[in-house]
Amino acid sequence: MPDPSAFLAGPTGLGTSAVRLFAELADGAVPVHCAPGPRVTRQPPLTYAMRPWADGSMPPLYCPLTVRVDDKLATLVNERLVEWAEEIGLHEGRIEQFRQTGFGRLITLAHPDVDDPDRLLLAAQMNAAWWASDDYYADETELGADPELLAGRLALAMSSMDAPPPADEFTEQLDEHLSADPVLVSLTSARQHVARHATPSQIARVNLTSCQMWVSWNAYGAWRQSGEQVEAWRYLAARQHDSFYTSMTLIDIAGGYEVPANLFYKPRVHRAAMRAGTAAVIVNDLHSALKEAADERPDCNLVLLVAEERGCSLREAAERAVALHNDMVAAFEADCRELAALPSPELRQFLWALGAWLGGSFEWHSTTNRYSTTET
Ligand SMILES: CC(C)=CCC/C(C)=C(\C)COP(=O)(O)OP(=O)(O)O
Repeated sequence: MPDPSAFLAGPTGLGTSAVRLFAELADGAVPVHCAPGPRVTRQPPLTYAMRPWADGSMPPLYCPLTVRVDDKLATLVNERLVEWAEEIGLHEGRIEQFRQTGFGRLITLAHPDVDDPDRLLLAAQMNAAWWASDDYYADETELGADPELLAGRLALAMSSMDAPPPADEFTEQLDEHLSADPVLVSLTSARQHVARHATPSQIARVNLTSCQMWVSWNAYGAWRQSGEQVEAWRYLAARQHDSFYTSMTLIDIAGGYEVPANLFYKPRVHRAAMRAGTAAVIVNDLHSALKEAADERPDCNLVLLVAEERGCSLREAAERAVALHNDMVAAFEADCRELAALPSPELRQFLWALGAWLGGSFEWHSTTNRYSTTET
């Protein structure tokens, strides 16, 4: 088959659009918008360990050690992230707090196989945009989050990720709305950056996972509104679709390679990635429990729900969450051993990077001021 990219530089005239379409549809062809960068590298094996957290008095979390702590690179990525937020008007009036949160640091810790600041930035922007939709729409009452408005806002968030086809004057109105809300602008802008480095199937994966995550947020919103007591199992089922798995869909995109869709969605691979995402988000619930309890309309949180349901102390509930986390990570580790037999260097790299993500996220949650109840 001729190299499709040879056609794409310039020919015009009859038949050109067919050639372009063919090039885009050709099986296995590298999409023209996908920046080159095969980055499947050999990585040293991860070390799993019992890691102390918080003040050290809780049972430790079983987790890979953090692979890379590079404060210089983290500061660079974080500063670029803050510049981007300022440009698009995200977090107006709270930009210093956003800088201190250090999402750029999280991403630098969580993607230790990526050195290129621009690729780290695409993940930092996408995560910061997801988090902005979480804070302003779902969680933080004082930032305007309102369960009554949540579903309508998230429907537009979907349009900012996956623009619907033009529909005359209705699209003009949609676009006006999308460009007037900094949260939606951040989603659109971050998604565009991701798209510059991703294949169509990777982009579809990011969109799909965002929507799955938002379905869970709608459930939390409905529960908040009705005031019903939610069982921990029901919350956990929703949380497993609203986990750092979403963030992990960016691993190969940022890394400059692709786990092919039929491998990414192979049930055993999917289960391993979901386990990693859930384990990481349980760590989030452990760190954020006290802060979330302080909101005038507390958000769902595994520790708080277990304590309420079982009538036990927060400490006992946290111990249950730690045990669940540790079982998940051990199961994920076993998944990785089993899946290592599949003959795909991309998959091996991805599985390694999922574990590395856990180690980086552990480090960030232990050091960011986002979950401190005294944060200003
Ligand atoms: C926002 C984002 C990166 C999505 C994936 C993980 C996720 C859903 C969260 C971390 C949001 O959960 P939560 O609202 O509990 O997060 P905070 O505790 O507010 O950071």
